Amino acid sequence: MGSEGHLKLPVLDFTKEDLKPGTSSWLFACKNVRQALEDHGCFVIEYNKASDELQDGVFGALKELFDLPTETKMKNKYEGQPLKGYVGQHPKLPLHESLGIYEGTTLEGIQNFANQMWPIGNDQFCKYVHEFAKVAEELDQMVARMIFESYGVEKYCDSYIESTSYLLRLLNNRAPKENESSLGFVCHTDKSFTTILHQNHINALVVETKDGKWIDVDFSSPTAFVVVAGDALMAWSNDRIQSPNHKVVMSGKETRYSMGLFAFNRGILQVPEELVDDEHPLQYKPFNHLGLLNFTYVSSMKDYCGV
Ligand SMILES: O=C(O)CCC(=O)C(=O)O
Ligand SMILES: [Fe+2]
Repeated sequence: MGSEGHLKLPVLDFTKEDLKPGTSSWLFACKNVRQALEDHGCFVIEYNKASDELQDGVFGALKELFDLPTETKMKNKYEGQPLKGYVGQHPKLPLHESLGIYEGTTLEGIQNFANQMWPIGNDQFCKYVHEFAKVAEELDQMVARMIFESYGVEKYCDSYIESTSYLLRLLNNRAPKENESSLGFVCHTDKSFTTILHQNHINALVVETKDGKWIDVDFSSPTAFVVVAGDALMAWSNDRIQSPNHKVVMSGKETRYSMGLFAFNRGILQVPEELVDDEHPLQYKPFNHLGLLNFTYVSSMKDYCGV
């Protein structure tokens, strides 16, 4: 199942200073975001708000975290909640380890996590991870505004953003040893509304296009972020946008660190009435977004809340 080397995801440039609602570059970006999501469910954004110092700091913090003993990392649990904590030591996925931070864009959420990992916390870790998560959150909210605006439903955007919580996942995929499978993380779709990904310089993400071809995603530049449409955005958009299958396939000799910021709505999401017409009959009933995380026995959104 090799990828098609010549295919590339769209790359949108968000480095312009004047990217503010109402400007012509904003309107242009809205159009491009919608097009990229409808075509691929996924795209790359160039965004230069994370300084070199922040990049070094946050990837240094990730190394320090993953260097902790396994039993310490296993303390990362959210008892009674559908959110995933530590994932690792899986015989079928020996390259992969990840941890989750609930309310991962708030200093409090990050400090609670750090206090579980280090006996006296870790101010440096919290500083860098918080600063980075804020950059990713700002980017996610900008993308959400553009999505709502591009469908003419911006009036729903503020309440969507107000009731959004973020789950931050910190991921580590080591290089495969000889005779070991190169699969870092299995093929899946995200259950979020949107996911923002960032990585160190090691590419490994592969995304499936609507026609079944696999694209290697190059986001090795320090200013590159990836936006992935989740199942909730697919339902909200009444199937105009598909959440793409994706997986992590490792090569080379170096460890890959990546971060995923997953946007979850704390309330009920529903298809805006503006997105329902004769050509697009309603596909989904209103659904509890966080409830989707408990819904692991069947994987399809149609089974969860299809009309
Ligand atoms: O590490 C990556 O680039 C992707 C991770 C991912 O797909 C996920 O955590 O859902
Ligand atoms: Fe994913």
